[in-house]
Amino acid sequence: MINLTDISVRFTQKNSEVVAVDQVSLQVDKGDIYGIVGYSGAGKSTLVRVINLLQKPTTGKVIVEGKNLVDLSPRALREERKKIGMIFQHFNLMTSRTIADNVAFPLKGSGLSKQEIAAKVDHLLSLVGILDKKDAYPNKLSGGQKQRVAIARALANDPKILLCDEATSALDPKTTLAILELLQEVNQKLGITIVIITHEMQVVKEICNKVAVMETGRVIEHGRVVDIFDEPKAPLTRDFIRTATHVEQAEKKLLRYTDKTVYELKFSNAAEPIIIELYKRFAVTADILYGNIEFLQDVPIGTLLVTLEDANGQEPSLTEVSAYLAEQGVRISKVVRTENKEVIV
Ligand SMILES: Nc1ncnc2c1ncn2[C@@H]1O[C@H](COP(=O)(O)OP(=O)(O)OP(=O)(O)O)[C@@H](O)[C@H]1O
Repeated sequence: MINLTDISVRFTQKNSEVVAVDQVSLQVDKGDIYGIVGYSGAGKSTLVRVINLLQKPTTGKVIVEGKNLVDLSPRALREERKKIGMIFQHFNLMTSRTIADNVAFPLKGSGLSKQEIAAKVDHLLSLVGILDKKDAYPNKLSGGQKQRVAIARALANDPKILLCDEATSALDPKTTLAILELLQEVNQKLGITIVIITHEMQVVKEICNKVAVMETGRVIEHGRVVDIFDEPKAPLTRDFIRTATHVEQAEKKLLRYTDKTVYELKFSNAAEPIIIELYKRFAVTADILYGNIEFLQDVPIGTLLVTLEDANGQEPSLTEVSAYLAEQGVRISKVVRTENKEVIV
């Protein structure tokens, strides 16, 4: 559906050049909710703006539904852009117009009659759950309500793709969840493909099925959210995930309260009751200090923080234990008293 190939965006300033996006290739399939996550300055906004050519890439192809947008005439590009809606962090509503007029705005010149436009606006406002505010002005609305209006406006031209540029960053956690739920509904009920850029892995965890992690203009890791959460490869991805799953805070606190070695066990769909098996097979007792299970697209991804003891109350030898755990699809790593973790092989 969206194929970005070798996209680079360079900004030339007086004496320097900024490479905002550096040779990124990305494929978004129809029906995806694709998250692009990265810290500030990673190049996310620039990349997402390339998808509708708000930002022209310095090099690379932007293929949307088979057409390379870079090659289109301005008129043809205008037509293609109608298939791509966009919402922003600060909503970008017109303050001097009512909610209904904001949503009707993209329908100007659509060929629809006044009555048809009014009916469509009502339908869209009811879809996003805010029809009762149609005659209000934006300054009377909360952040969440404004984002609902922005979503209705972005859907006015019946787009096939919705781009979300930090759409929940200005909202509190509860409102964020409500807006993410609405986006999921838009994806499922209307079949709209969604690309979300965010600096919060929490957002990705809630609704995305795929994710790309960006750092200094590059995509350093991408794939299915379940796979990336289960086995992140890049240190930055691990950082993002540990923050999103609260494991990091738990580790920091636990290490203050125990002198023993703390191990992290990570698993998805572990088949056997591993704690009991560790005892039965190796006489190793696992004391569970913390446990967490996340459901990602209905797949459970679990993390346990444990201390381990052998029959003599000593640190057990881990050779056989880790081999057995690996057979069960459980990865064990030692939580060391630095920022990083040491992986036991
Ligand atoms: N129009 C521009 N001119 C010059 N440099 C730019 C321009 N737009 C972005 N940049 C630079 O490109 C880099 C990537 O910026 P971008 O806004 O895409 O990152 P981001 O990941 O979206 O971060 P944020 O969430 O803070 O917006 C930054 O170093 C930024 O300063």
